[in-house]
Amino acid sequence: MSARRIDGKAAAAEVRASAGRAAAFFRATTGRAVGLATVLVGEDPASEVYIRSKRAACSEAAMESLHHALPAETSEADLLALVARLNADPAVDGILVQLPLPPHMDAARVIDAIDPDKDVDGFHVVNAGRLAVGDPAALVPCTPLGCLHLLKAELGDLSGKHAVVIGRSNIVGKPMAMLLLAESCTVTIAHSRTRDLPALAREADILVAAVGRPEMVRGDWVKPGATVIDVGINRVAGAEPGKTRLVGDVAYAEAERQAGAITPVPGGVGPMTIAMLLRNTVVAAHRRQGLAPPEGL
Ligand SMILES: NC(=O)C1=CN([C@@H]2O[C@H](COP(=O)(O)OP(=O)(O)OC[C@H]3O[C@@H](n4cnc5c(N)ncnc54)[C@H](OP(=O)(O)O)[C@@H]3O)[C@@H](O)[C@H]2O)C=CC1
Ligand SMILES: Nc1nc(=O)c2c([nH]1)NC[C@@H]1CN(c3ccc(C(=O)N[C@@H](CCC(=O)O)C(=O)O)cc3)C=[N+]21
Repeated sequence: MSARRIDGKAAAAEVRASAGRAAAFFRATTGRAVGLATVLVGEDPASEVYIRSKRAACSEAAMESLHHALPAETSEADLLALVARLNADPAVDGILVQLPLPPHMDAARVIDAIDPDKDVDGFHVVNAGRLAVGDPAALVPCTPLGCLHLLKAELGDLSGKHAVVIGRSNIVGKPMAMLLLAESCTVTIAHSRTRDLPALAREADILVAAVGRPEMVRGDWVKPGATVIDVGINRVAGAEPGKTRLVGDVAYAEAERQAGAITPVPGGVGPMTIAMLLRNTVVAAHRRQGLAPPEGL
């Protein structure tokens, strides 16, 4: 048996297109474009690649992206002052401060300075709280939101399924668990102290790996027929010297022999993250303007 390969690229293109239609509606209704402010501190090459993809997706969806590139030695006070200006700027609907920040900055303090209603990453404690209590005003972190979209497209109703989420970070594992709980899954959150993780993983109907360890999840961790979502983005040495390649947290070739469906890396969760950023930005724009986000967005 070989698993169905879940095409995150194709699903992301659909989400981007519907966000683009909603952005066009927004412009026609309000006379201004949806605006996303991106902030990058320093010159991390991976971060530059991500920011470039996010901005390209914005312009494809006819949204305005306003980029702020700050030198690595920028003080936290200067970054907080920029965030305050963006909070106050009516042309800015969404604010994304690319992580990681340089070590002399406190990421939590910076994120919590962002207006929660412009926090399109969904990282602010207010949005984490809204998600936890089921408040529809929550802006939900893009990566777990993208995973949920893929799961619903694949499985339909998720209620009663046992979901095992490996990883408990505030940006992926925890919000993923909250979303699955809200869909009435029975959720188990695993982490570095979990005992006998392979046996636990084998209990999962839905297995989400968000660990950051290349190919940690082996084929025999996967229950036959399970749906596997691989969030991991790990750059490892490639076959040729000096070349690198991208692998997930799941050993794909092994796992696809067991799974019912599985996301690849690249081409799985990554593209969905960017698509959901556009969706969150359009939703934030509509809410700030007192408009209902369009049906089916
Ligand atoms: N596709 C996308 O768009 C995105 C992908 N990512 C990728 O997802 C992965 C996870 O990211 P993130 O959540 O930020 O990572 P973190 O490093 O913040 O969290 C990793 C989690 O994995 C757990 N963990 C680490 N080692 C093990 C182990 N041996 N067994 C079980 N659990 C373990 C940690 O446990 P503990 O808490 O006990 O330390 C922690 O909870 C990374 O590969 C990252 O690159 C991230 C964001 C977006
Ligand atoms: N404030 C903030 N918000 C983020 O959402 C955020 C962040 N900081 N810091 C870094 C992580 C990582 N992240 C990814 C986005 C897209 C892909 C993606 O599109 N990946 C492609 C491949 C890209 C490649 O080839 O390198 C894929 O999986 O197919 C991956 C990872 C967002 N992050």
